[in-house]
Amino acid sequence: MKKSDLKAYVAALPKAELHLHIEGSLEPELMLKLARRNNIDFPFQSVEEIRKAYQFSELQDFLDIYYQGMNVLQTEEDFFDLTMAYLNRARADNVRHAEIFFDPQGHTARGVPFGTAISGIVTALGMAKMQFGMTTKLIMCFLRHLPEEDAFETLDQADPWLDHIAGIGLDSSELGHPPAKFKNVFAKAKDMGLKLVAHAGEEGPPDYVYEALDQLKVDRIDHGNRSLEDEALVARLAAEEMTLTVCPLSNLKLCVVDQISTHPIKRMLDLGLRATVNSDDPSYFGGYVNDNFYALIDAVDLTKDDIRTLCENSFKGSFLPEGQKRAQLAAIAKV
Ligand code: HPA
Ligand SMILES: [Zn+2]
Repeated sequence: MKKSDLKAYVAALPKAELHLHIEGSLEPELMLKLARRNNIDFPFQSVEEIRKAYQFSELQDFLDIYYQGMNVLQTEEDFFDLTMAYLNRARADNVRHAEIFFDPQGHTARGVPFGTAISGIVTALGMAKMQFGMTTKLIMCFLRHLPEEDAFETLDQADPWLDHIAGIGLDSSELGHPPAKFKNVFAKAKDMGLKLVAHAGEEGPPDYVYEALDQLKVDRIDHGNRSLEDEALVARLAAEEMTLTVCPLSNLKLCVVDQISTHPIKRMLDLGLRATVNSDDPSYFGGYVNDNFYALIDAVDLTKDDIRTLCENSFKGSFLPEGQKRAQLAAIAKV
C-alpha cells in the first residue's frame, strides 16, 4: 500500500488517545492569549519566539518549559478553553475516546486551586460528549519529583471530584524518582477503586517498569520504551497484555530515539506487545495523534495491519466498559 493510502487509512480509523497531558496541548497562540487575558508577566512576545524555545535534549529540558508554559492557566475558563481546543483537535483526527492526564500539583503549587483546574476541564469534557459524542476519562497525575506525602495531599483534594476521575498517573522527572517512591499512595488509590498508570521506561531503566508492575500494580505503562532492553520483561508484558502508551514524536523530541526511522514501534508489535500511538504533549512535540502515525508511516515500514492493530490496541487498552470497547472495535472493522 502507498504511504499516502496508509495515511488516509489512519485518518479514517476511529481511535482512542490514551497518553495526552492536557497542559501539553497548550498551543502558543492560546498561551499568548491567556498571558494577555490574565496580565501575566510572560517572557515570550510571539508564537515564533515560543516555538523557537521548544528544543530539548532530554525530558528535563522539556519539563522546565512545560511548567513555565502552564503559568498562564489561571481561571476555570482558561482550563475550559485549553481542554476544548484539544478535544476539537482530537476530533479532527477521528479520536473517539480520550483518556486525559492533568497535573494538579502544577497548578496548586502556583496558588491555583484544584477545583479551578478540574472544573474547567470537566465542563469541557461534558460538552464534547454532548456536542460530538466523544467519550473521555480523566487521569490525575502525581509529580514524581515531589514527595509521596504531597501526592497523598493531592489525592485528598480530589475527594469531591472522584466521580470525574477515572485513575491516577505518575509523571515528571523519571530518573532518580523510581515508581516505588509512590507505592503507598498508589495502594490507597487502588483501594479507592481508581485505575492506575505510570510513566516508566521513558528515560528510566527496565527496573522502573518492573517496579511499576510489581509495586504500583499499574493497569498500563506510559511509554515503556526501555522495556525492550530486558527480554524477560518483554515476555511478561506480552503475556500480561499490558498496554504501552507509546509517543513517537515525543520520543524524537526528547531524544529517547535518535530518529523516527529507528523508533521501535514496529518491533514492539512484532514482539507481541500491546503498543498504542499517542501524542503526549502535542503542542510541544510537533503533532497530534495522526501526525504521530504519519511520521511513523514516512519513516518505518508500518503495514495496514500494523496500523489497524495500533488503533484496536488503543480501545483494548482503554478504561472503557467492555461493551463500548466492542462497539469501537466493530467500527474499526468496517473501515
Ligand atoms: O512525557 C512525559 N514524561 C514525563 N512527564 C511528563 N509530563 C508531561 N509529559 C511528560
Ligand atoms: Zn507523558
